[in-house]
Amino acid sequence: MTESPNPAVIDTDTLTGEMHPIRRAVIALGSNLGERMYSLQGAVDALEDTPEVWLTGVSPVYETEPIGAPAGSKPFLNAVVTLDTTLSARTLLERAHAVEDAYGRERDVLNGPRTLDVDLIVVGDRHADDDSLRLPHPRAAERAFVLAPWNDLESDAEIPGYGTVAELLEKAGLDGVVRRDDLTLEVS
Ligand SMILES: Nc1ncnc2c1ncn2[C@@H]1O[C@H](COP(=O)(O)OP(=O)(O)OP(=O)(O)O)[C@@H](O)[C@H]1O
Ligand SMILES: Nc1nc2c(c(=O)[nH]1)N=C(CO)CN2
Repeated sequence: MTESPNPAVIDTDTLTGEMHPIRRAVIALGSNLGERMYSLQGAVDALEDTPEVWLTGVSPVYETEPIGAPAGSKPFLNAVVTLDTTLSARTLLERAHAVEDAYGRERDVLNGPRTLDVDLIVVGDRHADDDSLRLPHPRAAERAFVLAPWNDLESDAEIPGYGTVAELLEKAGLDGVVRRDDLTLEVS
């Protein structure tokens, strides 16, 4: 899924006349502090309201044991969103950070409890390798809390250089990851 469905497809910005390719992107959401569903739903709504972003899928919600987090951290709720966008990966990252900030995200402790985490997993076939932007997300391929919800949306999707979501999930296993069918993220 990481390639544009049709690389020739372009979107024309009618105001400026500029043309940008449409790319498919995958974003992972997480929360383990405060009203977790409120924050996840807020992120979905904010992404849906973002110009030049068109949501194509919102996964089921998973409750997951914290990985690599400080002792005593509470369980996360995690979900994945797929979208088409004409935004650049950097603009999408800025938007992700703005949405985190709007939901009170603090960044004081490494992997510390967070009201909202919005991570870019893949953006088309864009490859990036600096501290401020790494694509594909370098830890996604081993994270069941990303792979399980993504697999529900598109099991044949691929993380370039790592493998298909289904294969990677098989390797990662489902320990500590439970689907919460009583919780649903709404898309309008
Ligand atoms: N693909 C990406 N998605 C989100 N942030 C990224 C990405 N690549 C690099 N970053 C950078 O990582 C920094 C830390 O982001 P953040 O605090 O969300 O990390 P984290 O979610 O705690 O940890 P992890 O990156 O392991 O998921 C940010 O400054 C951001 O610019
Ligand atoms: N279960 C779970 N563990 C995590 C998560 C997360 O979203 N879910 N995010 C992290 C840093 O992004 C670190 N550990």
